[in-house]
Order: sequence, then structure tokens, then C-alpha cells
Amino acid sequence: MNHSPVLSIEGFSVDYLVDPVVHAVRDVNLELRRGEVLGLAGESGCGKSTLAYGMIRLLKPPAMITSGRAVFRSREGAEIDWNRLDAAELRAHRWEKISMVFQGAMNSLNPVISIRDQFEDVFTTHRPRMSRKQRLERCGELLERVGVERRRLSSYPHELSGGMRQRVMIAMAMALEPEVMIMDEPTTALDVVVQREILREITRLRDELGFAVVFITHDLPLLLEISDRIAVMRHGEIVELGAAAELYSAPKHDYTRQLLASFPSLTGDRGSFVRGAMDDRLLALDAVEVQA
Ligand SMILES: Nc1ncnc2c1ncn2[C@@H]1O[C@H](COP(=O)(O)OP(=O)(O)OP(=O)(O)O)[C@@H](O)[C@H]1O
Repeated sequence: MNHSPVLSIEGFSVDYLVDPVVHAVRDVNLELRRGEVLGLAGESGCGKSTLAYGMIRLLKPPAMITSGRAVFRSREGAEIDWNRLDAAELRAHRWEKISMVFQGAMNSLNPVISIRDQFEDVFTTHRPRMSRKQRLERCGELLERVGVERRRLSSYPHELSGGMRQRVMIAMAMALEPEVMIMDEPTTALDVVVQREILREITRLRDELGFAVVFITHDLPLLLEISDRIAVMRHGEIVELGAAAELYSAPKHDYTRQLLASFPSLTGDRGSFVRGAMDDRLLALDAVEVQA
């Protein structure tokens, strides 16, 4: 993995201007490295979503960014200060450079428009020079990438299962080959088996295409499994940031310890899937150390 940052969050603070004011994100500094899966962990209300929406300027009043900036560095070396973009530039860069999949995104598909037409929309807006044939080919290819048959392009959302619709949303988020994908609880609404399949798909695609992911969930065991690094948030601040395996085996902050302890599957006697996966990771780390 290339360790250069693709997105740098610097001194970022967001308030909700209600009475009393909520300081939802407080002076956060965070670097997302090219190609990594960065997990954002922390209990409900700690500010994960506000930070994620804030960094791409998707917040609406009463939210206000009170300090800081989010700088995106493209593959070509261009620097984009997200806070300085006007509305048209923001629209152009979202999806192109940074795309998003949110919890329940599958319900944002328009029920009366076929998957093909919704998909094509992304390309007609952002790739106006593509021919219809090219668009169709690309839409089919993207669907297959996320494990949905090409023939589903002619389906309407209600004809697909929730898992399939969420896969369609992930395919759409990948359509313009963004360098960063922000995923806020993208699989929470799905049953555990489908959730696992989709997560496996996301990490496989990340390996193949090299985009970086900010993955948000309150499900710490899941985060430990799929993340390279994890940032733990509490009361709007990042209290600990480290490699997933290290955070699991040697948490530094008391709150991280408490958070780990609150998941019986991580601490209980019964072996769990996550613990197995983490043990493999730790063994891999040991192997690297032995080689070094
Ligand atoms: N529109 C709003 N107006 C006022 N306060 C808000 C608003 N949206 C969020 N907040 C507050 O901001 C803080 C951070 O919320 P946020 O949704 O970012 O947390 P979160 O960690 O993503 O939680 P969850 O996991 O439940 O989504 C919370 O105290 C929340 O109550």
C-alpha cells in the first residue's frame, strides 16, 4: 500500500447551532492513506457521521463547520481544498473523486425508474461524451463487479432484494472510479450473511481498484475485521488511531479498552469469527517482524 495521504483532515470542527450548541466534531486531524480501509469507531452520537458528511461538505444547517479543512490529493498530484469549492465544483468532484454509500442508500433508488436508467444517469451527467453503447457496457460491467447479474439492469428496484439494491448503490458509487469511498453503516440494514458477502466484496474491490475507504460503523468487531487502521472517536474527538491489529491487542486509550470490552465476541471465552481473523492478522504481523 502506498502510504501517501489521499485525504487530509486538518483541525476540523463542526457545531450544530441549536440551543445549547452541540460541538459534534472537535479539532479532528486525520489522514486517509491511498488504498487503505480506515474504520471510524465510537458509540452512537460521538460524531462519526458528522465528521464524514462534514469532510465532503454534505452537512446542512444547523450544522456549521467552524474550523479546519479537508484536502484531497488526486492521483495526478492535484490538491483540492474541499472547503473552497463552490456548489458546481462540489457536485462535479463528489462521485468523481470521493463517493459515498450510506445506510439505507438502497432505499434512495427511484422506484419507478429502471436500474439501467438510474445508472446511466451518472454517466450522462459526468461522462457526457460516452456513447449509449459504452454506457450500457460499463453499467453491466459494474453490476457484475459487485456480484449482480447484468440482466438486472432492466429491473426496477422493487424487483431486487435489499442486498442487491445495496450492491447496486455500491456499484454506482464506484462508477466514476473515485479515489475515496465513504461508507456510513452501508450494510447495517442487511442480514448478517449478506452483510458479510458485501463486505468481502468491498475489500476485494479495494484490492483490485485501489480506492481508499472511510468505513463507519458502531460494530467494532466488524471494523476490526475489515480495517487497516481504526480511529476511535469519543465526544467529537479522535482519542486513538492505530493499526487494527494493534488497537485490538494493545489498546492505548482507556476508552478503546472499554469499547473493546463492550463486545462480548471480542473478549468472551467462546472463539468467534472475528477473533480468529484477528489472530491471523497478529500472526501475520509477527511474521513480518520476524522477517525484519
Ligand atoms: N441536526 C442536528 N441538530 C442538532 N444536533 C445534532 C444534529 N445531528 C446530529 N446532532 C448531534 O451531533 C452529535 C454527533 O452526531 P452524529 O450523528 O455525527 O454521531 P454518530 O457517531 O454518527 O452517531 P450514530 O452512530 O448514532 O449515527 C450528537 O450529539 C447528535 O445528537
